[in-house]
Amino acid sequence: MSSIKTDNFTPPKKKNQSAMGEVDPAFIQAIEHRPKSETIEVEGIPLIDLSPLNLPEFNSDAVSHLVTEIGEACKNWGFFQVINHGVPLKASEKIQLAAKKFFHLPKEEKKKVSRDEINPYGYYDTEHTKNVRDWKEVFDFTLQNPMILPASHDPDDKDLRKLFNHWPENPPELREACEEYAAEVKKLSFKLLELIALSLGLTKDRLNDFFEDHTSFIRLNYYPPCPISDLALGVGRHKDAGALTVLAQDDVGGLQVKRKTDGEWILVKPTPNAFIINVGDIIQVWSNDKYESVEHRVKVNSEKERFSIPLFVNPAHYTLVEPLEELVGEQNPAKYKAYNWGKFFVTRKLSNYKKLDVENVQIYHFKN
Ligand SMILES: O=C(O)CCC(=O)C(=O)O
Ligand SMILES: [Fe+2]
Repeated sequence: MSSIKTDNFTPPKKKNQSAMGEVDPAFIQAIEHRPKSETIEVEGIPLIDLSPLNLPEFNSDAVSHLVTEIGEACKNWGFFQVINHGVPLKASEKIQLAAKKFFHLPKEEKKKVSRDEINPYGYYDTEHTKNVRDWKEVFDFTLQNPMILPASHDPDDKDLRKLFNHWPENPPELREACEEYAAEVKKLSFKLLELIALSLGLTKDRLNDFFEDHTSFIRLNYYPPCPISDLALGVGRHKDAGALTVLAQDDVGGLQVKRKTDGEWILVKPTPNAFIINVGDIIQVWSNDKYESVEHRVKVNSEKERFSIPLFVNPAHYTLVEPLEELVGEQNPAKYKAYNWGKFFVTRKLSNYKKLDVENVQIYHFKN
């Protein structure tokens, strides 16, 4: 299959090919971005035990060891997994079950809660990453409901818009499962932001103010079995634009991280009940490139469906993202100009939905 070129690819016409029907050539990755059939499986991504946070008495040695581990992982990998994180297993199981029920519904039913150009929250099956369609379906919901975002990507338009979640009628338990899970995983994300702040030599609460009116959202990802799993990706290579991502994955596996030392794609082996954490572009800018946001992608499976649930932890829309003043100086001048998170986010969201008249915004556009 790997000899098929992008430009002359003819979709195979086997019956019952996939839940997505006929294979659209829009799914085909350029040769250099196709997944290899074998991926390197190493115990690479650090596994960090958060239990020192749950001790009845504060143990400063244990916590400083944890802070060092987190700092090393952010610097060397941009990714790590956490266990003993405090998110109840019940909350994770409940949302996973409800998500599965939702995605197994007929398309017409799911489309009742479709996202649109104005409100990017709800169901969606045609997201493109770098102009290639992802082999996935998603359902997005915000933690703050309503969420306040700029009304448009136009820098001169100062209007704001209130966005509400689109909850489906089916399965009826989805909303509660999502809200309960969101409350738990949010607590974990704030603990992680504090540990990351400490690891950068900042005060524990240094980042908290940015998140008072946060624009975080949770995505339910569904990757159906894929008949062209050597040609397509569940999510094409990308970096997460927000501050931090807290991801739950099932036991199928497929997430690959680009190793910083040699650029190889490394599979993040599923660890039961662990969360995968990665630094996003905003932490890269805040830390003035000390912690880099790392590229990752999702390989799909020809037989098995896969589910994952990322929480994208994002600051308030009015946040001006720039290197933190404590982390710049004469020896280490700011590598980025300030940018407005709300405008950045809205531009990205819209460009995932339709082709825009502006280039897809990236943090390197703000490099000094
Ligand atoms: O499904 C996954 O493992 C990761 C998904 C992802 O990277 C994303 O949605 O940004
Ligand atoms: Fe991602």
